[in-house]
Amino acid sequence: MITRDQVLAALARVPGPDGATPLPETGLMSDVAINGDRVYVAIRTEPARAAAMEPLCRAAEQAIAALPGVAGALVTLTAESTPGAGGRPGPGPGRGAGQGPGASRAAAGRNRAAVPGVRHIVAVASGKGGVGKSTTACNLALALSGLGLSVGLLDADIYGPSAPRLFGISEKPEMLENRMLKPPVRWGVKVMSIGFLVDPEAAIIWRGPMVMSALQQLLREVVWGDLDVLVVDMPPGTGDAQLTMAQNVPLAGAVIVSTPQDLALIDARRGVAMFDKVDVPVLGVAENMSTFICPACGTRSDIFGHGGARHEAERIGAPFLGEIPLHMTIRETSDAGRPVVISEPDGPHAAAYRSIAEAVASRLVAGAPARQAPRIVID
Ligand SMILES: Nc1ncnc2c1ncn2[C@@H]1O[C@H](COP(=O)(O)OP(=O)(O)OP(=O)(O)O)[C@@H](O)[C@H]1O
Repeated sequence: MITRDQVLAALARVPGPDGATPLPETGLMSDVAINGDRVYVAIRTEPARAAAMEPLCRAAEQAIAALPGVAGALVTLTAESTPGAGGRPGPGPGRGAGQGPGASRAAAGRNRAAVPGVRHIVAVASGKGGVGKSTTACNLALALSGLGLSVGLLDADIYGPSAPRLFGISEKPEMLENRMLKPPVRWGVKVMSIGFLVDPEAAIIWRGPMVMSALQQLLREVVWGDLDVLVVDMPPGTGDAQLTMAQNVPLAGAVIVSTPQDLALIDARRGVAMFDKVDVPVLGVAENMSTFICPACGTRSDIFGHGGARHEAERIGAPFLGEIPLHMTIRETSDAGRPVVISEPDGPHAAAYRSIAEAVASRLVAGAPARQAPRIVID
């Protein structure tokens, strides 16, 4: 098994940007992430020096790759913006509720560019955990694919990746010779998950740059090919990690998933506000676990209330995309790795997801152009 100390010892033979100080002593390195036989490291740099730092990254990769037992080494750059570097101002610490130092991190110039071949990137987000965001993202991706679009799903939920389970994928993605990852394809959808690459327990302690580095890799070092839509399953919540992602991924729009309870709706409102703040259009709000139809007697009950998300969407001026009932079939099919859109394509639940997919697709075509992520400068 590869150890962190082995990796650090190998990297100690790589001089830092000054040509002398060993890389681990420069203070520029993230911690070392090891997943089985793969090693990931991020190095911080100023955007202007990104190109000059590339040889250092390659040298670091070669040093790690030479260790016995290492099958793949990825060393990427993350960058912090320098005050007064130009560009349009973005949200920073102190400008909004609940934003900490991570919000002041901006990615290198290359990170903000559109992803070649990918027409629209759509975030599926929720103000809080457990509302069914991942289930919705997965069924939405499959329903979009069912509409004839070429679709990818990127599971960026670092704190609880679920695409491997939802799509029933256990194999790791193949790493090609050019260091690009080949995403597994299920039911026509290309799937990449942070869960394929890292242990979620390790990811929880990652600092902001590490998270962004991993996300940029998943966006840019994966052979997505030509996609009409890449659905990104975001981590739940509206904290630093989410804000940084919303800032640094060239999103065409966001779908907010909420349950109808008051508390969830308050959080959903925060989600809408977060995307507004970084100028990402909210394509709409979807209400999950909307009503419960008793499988035995057919009686309908509104366990969490009903229509709250529709009402809230109207109140905050966001489109309402539709509702998905609370139903055992949705949970069971998800747990079994055969989402309901695939396992019961003619049923009412698949129809609910399809209707949301149609609303999303029409909003993408109608008005949300593929967008470059904003340039963030913190003053
Ligand atoms: N409409 C639904 N009917 C029944 N069960 C559902 C429905 N939507 C989601 N679930 C179930 O609720 C649980 C949480 O769903 P999911 O993992 O999609 O939520 P999440 O918001 O992504 O959670 P997290 O914040 O932990 O990432 C899962 O067991 C899922 O199968």
